[in-house]
Amino acid sequence: MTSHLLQADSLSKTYPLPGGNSHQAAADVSFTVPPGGALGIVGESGSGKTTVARMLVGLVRPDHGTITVAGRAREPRPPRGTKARLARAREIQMVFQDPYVSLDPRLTATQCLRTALRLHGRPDTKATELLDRVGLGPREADARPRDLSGGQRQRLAIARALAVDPRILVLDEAVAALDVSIQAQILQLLAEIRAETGVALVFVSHDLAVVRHVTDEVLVMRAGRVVERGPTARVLSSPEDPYTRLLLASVPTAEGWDPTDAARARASLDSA
Ligand SMILES: Nc1ncnc2c1ncn2[C@@H]1O[C@H](COP(=O)(O)OP(=O)(O)OP(=O)(O)O)[C@@H](O)[C@H]1O
Repeated sequence: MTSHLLQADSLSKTYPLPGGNSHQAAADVSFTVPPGGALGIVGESGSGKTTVARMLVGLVRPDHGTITVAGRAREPRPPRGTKARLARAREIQMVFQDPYVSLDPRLTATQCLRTALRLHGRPDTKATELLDRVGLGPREADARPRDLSGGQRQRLAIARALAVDPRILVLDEAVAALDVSIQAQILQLLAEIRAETGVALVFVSHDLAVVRHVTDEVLVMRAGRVVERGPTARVLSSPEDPYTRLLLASVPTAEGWDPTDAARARASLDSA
């Protein structure tokens, strides 16, 4: 018996590049998430976070490695039958940085949720409950994505993902495009949803402040590899890897920030 809900084992992905070259975006990435747990995946732009997130949901096919949900291996490709596809969708749902990617521009918020609910055989009357759950009111219920603010659109994208009643939500830079005050509201919302529904979160972000608030464990990636992992509070307060220390030093704090220092530290790490 396994106590893990999600298990990623040795995920690797190399992209072909023009001219016969290639780029290894993820190398031997392994981690586990317990039921209802929250894992952060952090690293700078290009470290491979999005590639890992996309492998989890099946948008990128790993070259090697396996993904297991509740003890069942996930096939790299979506299965053929509708029933099996829907069951797979209920394992993992993804929320993207730009909700325009996942929201149908023609549907109002209510129509969008009803469509997802019906597809998964759930009563479409749950749409109102879901809108309420993510803090959207009657005005937003009848609005289309273009008529919503960025924060409201992200709330709708979260409700759309929850309509499927997934075991795991993968959020890829889901608050990166939002103002800081709106970010805080969405992070609070996600913490509440996790506590209420027991959905597990995989939170991909370049922003250490963001993962500090919503995750229990964190994984630090650099150039496709995991360089550090552990409880979020420990990793952020006493980082062991020089790269994690650099990431933390690069974040402006209340005490101030010296860009020259941060740039120097980065240069010395890159040449190490
Ligand atoms: N389809 C692709 N073809 C070729 N190279 C790719 C492809 N997708 C990503 N890469 C490269 O793989 C590396 C990792 O990209 P990835 O998007 O996973 O990183 P990331 O940490 O999520 O960065 P960002 O936050 O900028 O998206 C980068 O160097 C990127 O240029």
